[in-house]
Amino acid sequence: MDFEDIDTIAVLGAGNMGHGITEVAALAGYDVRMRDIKDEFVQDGYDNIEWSLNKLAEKDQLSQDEADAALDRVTPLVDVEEAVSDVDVVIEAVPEKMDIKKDVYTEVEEYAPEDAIFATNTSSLSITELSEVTERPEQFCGMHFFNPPVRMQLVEVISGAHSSDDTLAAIEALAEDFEKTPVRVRKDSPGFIVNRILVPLMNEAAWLVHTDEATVAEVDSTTKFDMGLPMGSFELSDQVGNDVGLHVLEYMHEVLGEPYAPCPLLEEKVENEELGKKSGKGFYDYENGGVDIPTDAGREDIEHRLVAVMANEVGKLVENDVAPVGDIDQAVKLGGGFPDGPAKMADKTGLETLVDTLEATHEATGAERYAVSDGLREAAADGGFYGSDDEGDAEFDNINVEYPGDMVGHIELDRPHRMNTVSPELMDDLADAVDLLEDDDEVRAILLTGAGDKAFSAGADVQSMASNATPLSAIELSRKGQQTFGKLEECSMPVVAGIDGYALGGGMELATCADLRVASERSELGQPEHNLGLLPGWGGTQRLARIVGEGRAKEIIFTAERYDAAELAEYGFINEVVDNDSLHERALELATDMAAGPPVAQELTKRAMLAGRDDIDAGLEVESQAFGHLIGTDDVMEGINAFMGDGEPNFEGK
Ligand SMILES: C/C=C/C(=O)SCCNC(=O)CCNC(=O)[C@H](O)C(C)(C)COP(=O)(O)OP(=O)(O)OC[C@H]1O[C@@H](n2cnc3c(N)ncnc32)[C@H](O)[C@@H]1OP(=O)(O)O
Repeated sequence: MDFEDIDTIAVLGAGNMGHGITEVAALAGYDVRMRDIKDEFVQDGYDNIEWSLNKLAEKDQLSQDEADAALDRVTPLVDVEEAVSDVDVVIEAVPEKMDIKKDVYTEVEEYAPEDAIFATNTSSLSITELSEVTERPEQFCGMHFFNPPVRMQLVEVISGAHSSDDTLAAIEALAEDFEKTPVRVRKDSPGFIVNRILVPLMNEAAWLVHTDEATVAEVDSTTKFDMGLPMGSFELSDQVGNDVGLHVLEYMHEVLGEPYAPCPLLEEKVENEELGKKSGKGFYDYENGGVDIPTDAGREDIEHRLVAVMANEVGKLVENDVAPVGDIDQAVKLGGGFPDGPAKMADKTGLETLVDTLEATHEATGAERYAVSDGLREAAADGGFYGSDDEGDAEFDNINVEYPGDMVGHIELDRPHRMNTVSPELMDDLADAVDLLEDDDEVRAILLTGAGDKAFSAGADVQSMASNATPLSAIELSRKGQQTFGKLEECSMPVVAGIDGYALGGGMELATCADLRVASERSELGQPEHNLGLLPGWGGTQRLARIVGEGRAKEIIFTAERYDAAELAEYGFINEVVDNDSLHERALELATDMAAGPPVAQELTKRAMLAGRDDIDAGLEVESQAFGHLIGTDDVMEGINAFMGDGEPNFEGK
């Protein structure tokens, strides 16, 4: 079965994952048969899909007509034969029990067309073992969605021992058509990629507490506020369900051996039915205060231990050819919401430090889980999972710098999983990128956009901002933002901001420093800092008023409202509003137009306008000096000649 031939899909199971996958497939335009064993289960799943589609419509993420059409494509069924008899792909999402899944495949095999592909949504079970129940093991693979499928971008596409390349390619293409990001897991290895990193992380957190080396508060403060992960390790464990984590760990222990021995603390939690959020109590008591993580209890030794354990797993995945480093990082960023992948985090800490940490702990405890993997040792010898940094090419972790042609340097904020929020590290990258583009003679305009279609930027990363915040560090952070964004405002060439989605708080302050702003219709902008008890601290109290006037700036800041792009176009903040699909094309076109302009005149115009902000006489003086300077340049001759000859000028900046 080729991807092009896939029209109809059966999803088996209407629970959380099943109905979520059904919704995703229906939204992508497929006819979906959703099947469960009882009418009430299928009806519940169907009701949940209807609720979710209506919510998306309410939030303007699709029209009501599109929501209704997607629901119309879903057929709820109980009869297996009816569900699978003429479908192209069967995605099975029944409970995570080998026996149940095997029974389902035995039944489905009887009725499904011979060329249909079977894809199992499992987070831990062996794809190979399941595929062998069927008569089509080569047409069988894993397709692991994350919860909730509608919101989570990642799909792990897992090769069983018998999966054919064609099957894997078709399921990857299908995942892309679902507007998801597939990551190939080349081998059927317990936990695949994301759980192979997250579950040992949660286990190690438990060991740290079990052996009295740290408290829950210290571990979670380190994880959330020092490492910048979306949740503390114990918070995550409670969220996933301590029983679910333990179950995966037991399977890893059984297949992969001693290093994955579950920590007794986790076992105790499960024995006491303290399963986490779902049971009201886990490592935190959800009926009595819930998660409460101090921002300042983190410790470097805990961070080293946790990063070392994850790096060791990365080493094992690489050495066993389960996935390459880049894919591991991408999967964990998308599936776990990590700001950086585990390999990148490990490189940042330094692999030598991590190897030392593991060796010292191994020696002190004798525990197998600290034995350094060959993959980690090799990467350490190479200077990092991504090699050593000495090769000279500029590489950024939080942004992309591209050259789309015609003398435009494109900076893309690249933290789409976190709404392109601005962290101090992103600011460092941004400052370096502006310097890089300023030094490049081939670049004459900068285009600034955000990755994905949700946000240009949702502002400061509130989570990392809260970490260890003191008045002095907050002052520093504010200055850093003012100065970094100021680099764009002051840089010698025109800057165009292409805004698609949210531009809030620091995101709007960043856009304020561009020279031109073009936004898609769906964009929403605002300065919500007053809602957080803050003020716009990255230049917002000063720069916004220069563009929209003090009255409007006060309105935007004091109301803390979100404004749509058209309204801010009326305020003079947005230069042009375009339809959603044209944003990137139009923003690049504008940047390209700017890049074709006269560079010296553009630079001096920016300088004169900046100089005149506080002192009109100073501005006028810069203007007249600039005018005098320009009159003798080749570009002026070129401009005048082109005007006289009715041609287009070719400015060279001379
Ligand atoms: C000096 C500068 C100061 C500042 O800039 S202060 C910050 C100003 N910005 C804000 O206050 C915006 C806060 N965010 C929001 O209001 C909403 O979000 C949005 C309107 C942007 C989007 O809403 P929705 O579509 O319902 O998505 P979602 O579930 O709220 O967000 C998706 C994920 O993105 C994370 N996120 C969004 N904004 C921030 C942020 N500013 N800092 C850190 N994380 C953020 C969320 O938490 C969540 O994450 P998960 O999926 O893990 O739950």
